[in-house]
Amino acid sequence: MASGRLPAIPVEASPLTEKREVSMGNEHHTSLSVGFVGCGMMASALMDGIVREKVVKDQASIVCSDIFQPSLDIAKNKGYHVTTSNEEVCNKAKDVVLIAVKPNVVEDVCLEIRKVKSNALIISIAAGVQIKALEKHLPGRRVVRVMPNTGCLIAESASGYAMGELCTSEDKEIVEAIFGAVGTAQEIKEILLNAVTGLSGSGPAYVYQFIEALADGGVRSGLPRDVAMQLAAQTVKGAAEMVLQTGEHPGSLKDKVCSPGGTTIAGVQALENGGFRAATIAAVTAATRRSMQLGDIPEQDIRHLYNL
Ligand SMILES: NC(=O)C1=CN([C@@H]2O[C@H](COP(=O)(O)OP(=O)(O)OC[C@H]3O[C@@H](n4cnc5c(N)ncnc54)[C@H](OP(=O)(O)O)[C@@H]3O)[C@@H](O)[C@H]2O)C=CC1
Ligand SMILES: O=C(O)[C@@H]1CCC=N1
Repeated sequence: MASGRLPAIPVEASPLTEKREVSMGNEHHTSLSVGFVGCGMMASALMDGIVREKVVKDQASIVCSDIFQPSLDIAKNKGYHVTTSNEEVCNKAKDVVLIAVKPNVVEDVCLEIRKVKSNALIISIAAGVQIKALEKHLPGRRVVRVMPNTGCLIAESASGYAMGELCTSEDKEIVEAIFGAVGTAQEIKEILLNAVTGLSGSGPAYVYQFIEALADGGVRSGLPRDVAMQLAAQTVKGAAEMVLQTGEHPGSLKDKVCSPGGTTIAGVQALENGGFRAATIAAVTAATRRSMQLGDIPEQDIRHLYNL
């Protein structure tokens, strides 16, 4: 990149994009046949999410594969079709095959499933793995790269996606139907999906750490653990809703909590002394860089993007 700076976020990628109300009366989408290669943490959250949100008719519309039998047993008990064969997933899933294995396994999976003649859209949620790599290993196939988060289980995910070269407008509708139903979904330049990964893909973990630390602070100050945990989680939920619903800058919302000479500003000062904001920025940056490394972006290019 000539400027040596990260590209600006495209206008269509407003961070305040509302969760889309996807019309599930749409016959096409309610009858989607979807397959998952890899049935771990993220796949099971997505599968349960799209069934709950009626993106597919029912569990029987989903087939999934894994090499880890306990994951398949859990999926089978929920009513999903399960198999140990990734090829079978591609034979059965007529509309979408979602690759949900770890990034270092994606290439092997692609080489396996490319043997199957199919017209299904391929969606990869693997961190870092670039569209050009997917297209190279799956020649002639329509591929999409998406970065969701575990919030899809409760229809509160935040996803970014980038469409591959051969995708059609109908493919985009399918991506929006799936990921828009389980949260927000916005198209974004592919290079920025690494930043999406560092922020919202990995972000739930940072927020859980913060909630745990808030609760620890409450316990240190005498609250019972269960009370402290409920107060901490509800406080984070309420503050997030305030940002989303008012559109007000978080700094301004923070100012409204701080009475002059009061309790909050004393706490804010303690957080500043602990490097809270710098540590949070560093967390997102570290995870973004890691996503780039997983996608084989050369270290010198990463350093260039960060102007280092
Ligand atoms: N967890 C998250 O919050 C998010 C994850 N992602 C992405 O989703 C992908 C999956 O992550 P996650 O669900 O956490 O990982 P998991 O390890 O929970 O799930 C991956 C599953 O795939 C199995 N697997 C390994 N090799 C194969 C294979 N050849 N064929 C079929 N299945 C195989 C794994 O088995 P085994 O464990 O035995 O190897 C495992 O059960 C990753 O690429 C990650 O970057 C994206 C957004 C958020
Ligand atoms: O930790 C990871 O690599 C994955 C990608 C985003 C969230 N979890």
